[in-house]
Amino acid sequence: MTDKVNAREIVLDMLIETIEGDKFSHRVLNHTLKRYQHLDKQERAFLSRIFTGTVKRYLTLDYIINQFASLKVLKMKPLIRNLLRLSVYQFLYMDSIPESAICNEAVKLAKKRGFTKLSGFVNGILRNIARNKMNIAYPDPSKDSIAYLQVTYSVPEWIVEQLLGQYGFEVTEILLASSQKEKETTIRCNQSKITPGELKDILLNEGVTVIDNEILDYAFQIKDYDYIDKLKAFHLGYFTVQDISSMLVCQVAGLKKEDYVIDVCAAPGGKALHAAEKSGKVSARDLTEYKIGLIEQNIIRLDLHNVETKIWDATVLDDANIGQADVVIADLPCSGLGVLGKKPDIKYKLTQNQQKELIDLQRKILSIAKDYVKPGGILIYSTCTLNKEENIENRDWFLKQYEFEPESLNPYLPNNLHYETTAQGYLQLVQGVHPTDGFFLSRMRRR
Ligand SMILES: C[S@@+](CC[C@H](N)C(=O)[O-])C[C@H]1O[C@@H](n2cnc3c(N)ncnc32)[C@H](O)[C@@H]1O
Repeated sequence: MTDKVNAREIVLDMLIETIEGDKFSHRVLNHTLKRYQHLDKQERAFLSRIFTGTVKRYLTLDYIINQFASLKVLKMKPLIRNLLRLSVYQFLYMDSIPESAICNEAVKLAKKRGFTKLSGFVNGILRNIARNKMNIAYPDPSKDSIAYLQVTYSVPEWIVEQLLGQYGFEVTEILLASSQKEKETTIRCNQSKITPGELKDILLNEGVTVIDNEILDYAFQIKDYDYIDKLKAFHLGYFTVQDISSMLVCQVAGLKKEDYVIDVCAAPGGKALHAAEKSGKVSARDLTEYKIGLIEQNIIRLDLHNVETKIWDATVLDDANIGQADVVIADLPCSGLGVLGKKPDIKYKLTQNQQKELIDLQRKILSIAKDYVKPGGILIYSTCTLNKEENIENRDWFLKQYEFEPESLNPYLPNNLHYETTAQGYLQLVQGVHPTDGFFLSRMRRR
């Protein structure tokens, strides 16, 4: 299958760019899939699977390779260690490929890339792992739960410790396991153009498998398509790719047709453009021209005429808008632990210091964003993380500082999402526990 273009070689270069470099894996993957559009669907699926799987699990793979290699993974040449990673990934997680083929391909690639002398080293380690893959020793959860979770789910120690401290062992294991699984794509129907029923029919006609969503009737899970940009319904602006958790922001905002909405951190525009479907006018802001460009691309595709964009730093007060908004959306930069499945780089690149800085930034932005809310208006604070300091603790801090009160989310949520906390104005979604990404949302009304 991979003789014409060597998919493994492409993956090898992608891994070096991502794991050894500073590129984000979803960007590298998108770029590669665009570049190799001419490859057939199966080949591109093969390439995507090895790449994303290896990135998601590379700490686990390193742990295994270290058991069988005379040299520690981090001491190896970057090309060699990434070649080993992607090969061991195939041994352990892709049953359909014969082990001998994986070893032979790796040896050929090592030679092709100028490491003929190390091809024997690569071959030796891989054949050793292939022979012993049923006898790999993993940490025992009853003896060392941190090491067990770290190695099994390829997560740095400090993140495991934080999650264990905040959620306990059982939930932490569920959410980490869920982050490793492949997920179907969730889409939101652009109801300003088409009804959910019509969208479903169009997608079915395009050969896509469409599954109704159990939480929102204007959302679907889709699969069996090749490439989202190739779908006609996408080009026509009939839908947006968005997780259910993100859709819930505009859901709990309870938007009305005459509302003026300000989204202070809006790019690429998922929530702002959802708000535009449900309200009168939206001001969508973000920090840079590039980010505003992303929102504008989406405005054009979705053909929405009630959104204005503005390059604006949310930590700076915009005097022109004080007390004007019926609803302010503050979907703020965060540590992203709720989307580890989609953006696995977060777990490797995020530091504890960055996370602390984010808490300060969130407080700073909230204390500015509140000034745009009309008396009696609504502030929605949300993040896509699990860290309670960034979520409920920030909300509680905000309510202590300012003249806002929490409001129940229950009138806006389906019964299967009603909890004690939703009555108190917030919801912490946890991937694996809920059929969504991990996400925090809260609703507050200005007195
Ligand atoms: C979680 S994302 C927003 C996602 C967006 N709400 C959506 O639904 O598509 C956070 C955004 O905050 C922006 N951001 C970070 N710092 C900012 C600042 N000081 N002022 C304005 N935007 C900022 C980032 O550029 C990023 O686009």
